[in-house]
Order: sequence, then C-alpha cells, then structure tokens
Amino acid sequence: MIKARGLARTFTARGHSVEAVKGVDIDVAEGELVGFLGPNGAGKTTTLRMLTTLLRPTAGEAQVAGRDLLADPVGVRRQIGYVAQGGGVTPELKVLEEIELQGRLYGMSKADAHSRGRDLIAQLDLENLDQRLTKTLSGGQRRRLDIALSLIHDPKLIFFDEPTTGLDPQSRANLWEHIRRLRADHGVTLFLTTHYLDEADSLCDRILVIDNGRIVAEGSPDSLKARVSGDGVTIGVAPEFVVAAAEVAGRLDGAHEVTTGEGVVRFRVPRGDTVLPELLRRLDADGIAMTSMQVHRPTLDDVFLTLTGRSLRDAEQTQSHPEAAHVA
Ligand SMILES: Nc1ncnc2c1ncn2[C@@H]1O[C@H](COP(=O)(O)OP(=O)(O)OP(=O)(O)O)[C@@H](O)[C@H]1O
Repeated sequence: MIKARGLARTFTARGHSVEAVKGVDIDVAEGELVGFLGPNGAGKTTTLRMLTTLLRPTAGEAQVAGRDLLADPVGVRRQIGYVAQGGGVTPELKVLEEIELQGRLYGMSKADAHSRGRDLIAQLDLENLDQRLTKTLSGGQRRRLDIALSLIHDPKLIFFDEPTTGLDPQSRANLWEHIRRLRADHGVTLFLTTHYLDEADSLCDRILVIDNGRIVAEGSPDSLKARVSGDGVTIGVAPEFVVAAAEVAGRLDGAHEVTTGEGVVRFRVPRGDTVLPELLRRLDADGIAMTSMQVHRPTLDDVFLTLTGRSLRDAEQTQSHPEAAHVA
C-alpha cells in the first residue's frame, strides 16, 4: 500500500536549513495498521504531508495506494483519506450538511452525498448529532466527524496525524475503537502518527520509530519491546547512599544499564521480581535502607531509550537526560 524510498525533506527558513526528514524507507502492506512514533519535531507530520501529496519531497520516491507520488499526485489523492491535526470544518454548518458538502466537493450528486452522509453518520456513532452545528461538538465528536469527512470517497488507505492528541482518556479509547473498526469492517489500511506509547502499543500491528528525521527502529510492539533486555527496576534510597546502592545493584546476577538519579537507582535484570530479595539482603548488609522499589516490564519508552539514549517523554520536552549518569 505504501512503498517509500529515501524520502527526504529539507526546509530553508531565514538562511537556515532544517533537515526535517533525512531519507526514510517505509513499507506498509494492505490491511496493516502501522504507527509512526516519535517525539515532537521528529519528522512525523512532514513525512505524512509528503505521503499525502501536501508537501513535495526534496529527495526520494514513493508509491502510495498503487500510484506514483511524484508523477500522479492527483491519483494518490483520490485513493487516500487524511485526518489532519485540527482539520478545518465550517462552524455554521450542521454535521450532516458538512459531510454532504464534502461529498459534493468530491463530485457526488446531492442524493448520493446525502445517503453516503447518513451511512457515515451511523458508522461513526454521530446519529444524535447530525443536526448539531459543527462548532458545538466536543473534541472526540469533532475527531469522529473528521474521520467521517476523510471517508467520504471510500479510500483504501487512511492517514491519521495524531488522532487522539488533546482528548480525554475515555474519548481516546472510544476513538481507538472506531479506528480498529475501520480496519475490521472495511479492510482499510491505516497509517497513524502518534507520540503516545500506549496508543501505538495497543492499536498498531507494526511501529516505525522516528527520531531526528530518521527511522531508528521498526517492528511489532512486542518485538520492539523484546529488544530491551530484561525488566526495569527502580529503587529509592537516601541521596547519600545512591552511589553505594548502584554498586550493589551492579553486582547482581545479570544486572546491566545501571543509572542513578536524585535518590534513585535504576537498572535492568532478566527477572526483576526474583532479584529483589537478594538485593534487599545485600543492601541491608551494607546498612543501606531502601525507601521504595518498582519493577516494570519493558515499554515502548524503554525501546526508545535503548535506541536513542533518551526517554521519549524527555525527548518530547526537548530535554536531554541530565540526571542519568552511567556507573556500570
Ligand atoms: N515549514 C517548515 N519550515 C521550517 N521548518 C519546519 C517546517 N515544518 C517543519 N519544520 C521542522 O522540521 C522538523 C520536523 O517537524 P515535524 O512537524 O515533521 O515533526 P513531528 O514529528 O510531526 O512533530 P509534532 O509531534 O510536534 O507534530 C522540526 O524541526 C520542525 O521545526
């Protein structure tokens, strides 16, 4: 459905050039639900805008939904749907009118646009809202209307740019269900960008991780998590014992990636739960009191950290990882 090779985009603004996307290869098979995950500024939207013909690549080539991106952008546009971040609607139109207008823009007759509008309203659970002005919709309802608008011409491939950003947890879960249904009921191929790890994890078959304009990892959520070896353990100790506690942790069987922070020591071990009694015993023997402890299974954030040396959350705030000092 998507085959991109060496896709790149450089922006030039006030004499400075920014290599937003530095030559990415992307393959998406028919019927797949693929997530494009990365922090703010990583190049997700730029890539999406190139794949949806809204932005011309500086280099590279792509086939999208069976059409050549550069040679046949109009053909690509006919085959795809695009749910942009904060896509525009006409505030004074009612929901059904807005969808009908979209149908008319795609060249449908009034009757066809009306019946397609009715179908989409049912499909996206907008039945009770069809006569509401679009400007009065909640965030989640607006996003469902955006999806309905993108589906008007029955596209086989849909791009979503951060579909659930800004939504409350309940609306997010509801929208995930709609996205899953698009694929299950209509066999649509989906490509979505997100900076939410849980979203990528629960929704996507496959994830591409982008950082600084390059794809740094690719695979199923489970296979990516399997790249991180072992559970993460975080223990709390008094600040004056951090270095000593890190040394104790580093001597445990299989312990690696030991880092320290303000009153905490973090490390990885093959089985977090089984090493804790031994760790407690050794800390006790050295007179170090543990104030807290947490064990967690690898998350996609751990994958990002392993790959880039930065936490996805830190990267989002464009911060480095100042408190982490490697001691082993
Ligand atoms: N029109 C533009 N002119 C100059 N620089 C741009 C332009 N659009 C994007 N950039 C830069 O390109 C880089 C990638 O931006 P992009 O919007 O693709 O990232 P993103 O991963 O989608 O981030 P977000 O999650 O914030 O949407 C950033 O450094 C951004 O500042």
